Amino acid sequence: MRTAYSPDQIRTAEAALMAGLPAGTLMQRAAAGLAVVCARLLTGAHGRVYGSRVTVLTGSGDNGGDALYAGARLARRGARVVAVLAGSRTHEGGLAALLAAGGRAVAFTEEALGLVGDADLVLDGLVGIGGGGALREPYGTLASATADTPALVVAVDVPSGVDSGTGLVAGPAVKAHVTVTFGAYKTGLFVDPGATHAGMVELVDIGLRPHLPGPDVAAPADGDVAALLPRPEAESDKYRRGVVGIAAGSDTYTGAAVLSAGGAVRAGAGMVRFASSAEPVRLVRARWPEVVTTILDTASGVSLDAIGRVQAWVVGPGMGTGTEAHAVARAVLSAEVPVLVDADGLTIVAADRALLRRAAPTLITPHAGELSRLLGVPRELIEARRLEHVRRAADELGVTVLLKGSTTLIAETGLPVRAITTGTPWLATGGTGDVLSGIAGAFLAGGLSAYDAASCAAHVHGLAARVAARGGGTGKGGGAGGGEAPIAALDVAEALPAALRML
Ligand SMILES: NC(=O)C1=CN([C@@H]2O[C@H](COP(=O)(O)OP(=O)(O)OC[C@H]3O[C@@H](n4cnc5c(N)ncnc54)[C@H](OP(=O)(O)O)[C@@H]3O)[C@@H](O)[C@H]2O)[C@@H](O)CC1
Ligand SMILES: [K+]
Repeated sequence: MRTAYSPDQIRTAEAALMAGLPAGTLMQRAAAGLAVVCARLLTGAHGRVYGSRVTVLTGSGDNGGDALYAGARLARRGARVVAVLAGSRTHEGGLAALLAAGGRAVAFTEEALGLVGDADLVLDGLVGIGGGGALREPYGTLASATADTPALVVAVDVPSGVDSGTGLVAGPAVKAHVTVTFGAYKTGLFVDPGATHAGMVELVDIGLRPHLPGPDVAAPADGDVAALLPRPEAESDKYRRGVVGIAAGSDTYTGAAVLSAGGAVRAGAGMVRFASSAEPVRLVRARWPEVVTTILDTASGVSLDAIGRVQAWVVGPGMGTGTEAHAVARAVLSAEVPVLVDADGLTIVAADRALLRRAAPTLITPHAGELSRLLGVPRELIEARRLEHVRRAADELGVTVLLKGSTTLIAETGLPVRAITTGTPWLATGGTGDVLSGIAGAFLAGGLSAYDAASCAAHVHGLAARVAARGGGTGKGGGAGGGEAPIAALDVAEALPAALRML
């Protein structure tokens, strides 16, 4: 599990580590690791470090110090290094080291701005974990210039303009190809929009690990998900593997039902029971003959008794929001098993929050718009401050929350937020959320906690989307889409077995 920490947690751990070390040791460790990564990138892009042009954007704090010392190391290997001094002051030791190594330093001017465009590599040492709020000038102008340069952009610790504690971007911000972060990942590197600005993140060990507390955010890797996933054993039968019930679809919206059922079937549910009105039932049977279906008679009140036992329920996709749908949601949420609420189910509980007050675990899977209705907060605010709002929803509603997005976040009170980064932009297409609900439902029925079921489902869903976008192969090679092509939601369900085999 990759783990990330808030700036306060990092500072506390750094203070404990520094107490036993000579002054400046950590900065030297950081700069050495940073220079190694830059040298590797320059060698990869141009065949050598010697003669390459490096521009160091230098702020007033220790972030600038790291960048200057790394610049000095590159200058000693023959790189032509120029520091643009943008802060009200400059790290003295770092500047002296750069000059002693043959590097140059210039004050910020329009002309100096040209150095961003003329470099092979730009090192962003404007602000690190000491930054706060939108970048002031001239940092903002320099950060914006990194978007237009043909150079490799390497952010030092965090991309300047990204809030290291939240991933929030409140103004201009550096868009890095690579971020080299020190001691531990920072929360803002895992959460969008910060995660997107960070590019590839490389961690340099400076000895912080023994001093770190429990993480703020965690990002599971394939191996973590593989270890969590329920696997059938020799004596497993369909009931022990978990029966998931799905209440989805309506005569108006039938596709969501087929997609949710498909997600559950392909994610390995022991059995899928599906309950809805006649038309979705007919279509689910036609597409997934292994699903056991029940036509719900809502005229005389909804009862789930005829459906048979399930270990978890999924309720909501495509079911509408009328009185009958409300009655179905109420019946499902009164069952004493874990329930996943998605899509129309979320609209229903937003209007009747009391439905979420129950003893068994509840997992909700909103996108920003649906969470906006649940919390009464504008959608744009949720998108800008995703971490804050996913936590708030978990606390306020007392449920496990999976907030969909380019990085999906999963929150449960008292646990680190999980960040899932396996997705692809092609996943942003209609119906993929319905598939996700079925996958998570299958994992809930298989015995995972809501927190683990959500994490594993989002991870596997992202992997399956990648497999589907690459036509089932590894997708090596170029093309405008980087080897990936558009996908339909059913492709994601069909790619689940291949994705599960990759774990
Ligand atoms: N501690 C350690 O052991 C280690 C720390 N390490 C490194 O130190 C970094 C933290 O260094 P730090 O604390 O000096 O803060 P830092 O990020 O350089 O920025 C502070 C200055 O930025 C400015 N500023 C702030 N907001 C701004 C804005 N919106 N717009 C414009 N300017 C703004 C403000 O300056 P002022 O306004 O005073 O000019 C403030 O004083 C950390 O990220 C890592 O790289 C490594 O060497 C490993 C060991
Ligand atoms: K930086």
